[in-house]
Amino acid sequence: MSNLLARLDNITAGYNGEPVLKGVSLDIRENDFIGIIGPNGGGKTTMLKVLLGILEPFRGRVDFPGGKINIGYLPQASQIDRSFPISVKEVVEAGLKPIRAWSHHLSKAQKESAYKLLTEAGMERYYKKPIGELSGGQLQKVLLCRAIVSNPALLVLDEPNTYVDKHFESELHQWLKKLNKNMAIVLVSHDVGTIPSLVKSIACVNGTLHYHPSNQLTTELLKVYDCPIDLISHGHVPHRVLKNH
Ligand SMILES: Nc1ncnc2c1ncn2[C@@H]1O[C@H](COP(=O)(O)OP(=O)(O)OP(=O)(O)O)[C@@H](O)[C@H]1O
Repeated sequence: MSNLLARLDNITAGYNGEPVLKGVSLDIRENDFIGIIGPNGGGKTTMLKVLLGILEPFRGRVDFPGGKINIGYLPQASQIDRSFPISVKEVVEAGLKPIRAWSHHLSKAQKESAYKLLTEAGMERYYKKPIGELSGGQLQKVLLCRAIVSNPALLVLDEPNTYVDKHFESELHQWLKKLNKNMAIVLVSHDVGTIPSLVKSIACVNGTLHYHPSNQLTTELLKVYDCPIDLISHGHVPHRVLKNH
């Protein structure tokens, strides 16, 4: 079994003293590709915040058995203020700076690596543009570049498909599969239709967490895990319907 990178151990967490997650445990190993599904408000983003150290849990621990690791994070698109006066270059380079150290000086090689990555993403012509001039999908590409520019051991993605059209979606999925050769990935997605073809295992978060060590999703399985998502199959592609949505 590959090395354990991070462990959520019996986490209870929430806001203003009210728990959203109760007794959540999850192991993340090298080369894992874990899809996180679950209903709106089930606590998926809250779990990511605990993993990233942004939110202190009420109970439980986050462990990094091999020592602290570098984690790349793509936040939900709705959390991004697109009117913030910052350029594409600055966003991607921020992925190479320590947290809250905006004035940190980057080497020439680091700046070149940021530019190279933007070029690979086909975004180099926007290098000096403010992020407010990008389309939603273009911004997602730039934010993904920011998340991976430091070559993290773990990449955490919160709904990366938001604003992304079908063409870029398949490009994004190829990109993620390639990245997964070198880094573990945890991906939150509502897109139950495409998630099985992308990930290696699935966890359903709905206050508690149910881990399924395979990428196969069936309605029966979701019922067993008390995950209030119905799957409707259209040919080979299942679609999802959220209960109480
Ligand atoms: N900063 C906050 N302060 C108070 N409550 C919050 C805060 N952030 C989230 N919540 C609440 O915590 C619950 C879980 O939210 P969370 O964003 O983790 O769910 P989610 O599973 O990621 O949902 P979605 O699928 O809609 O993105 C929700 O009821 C939400 O209203």
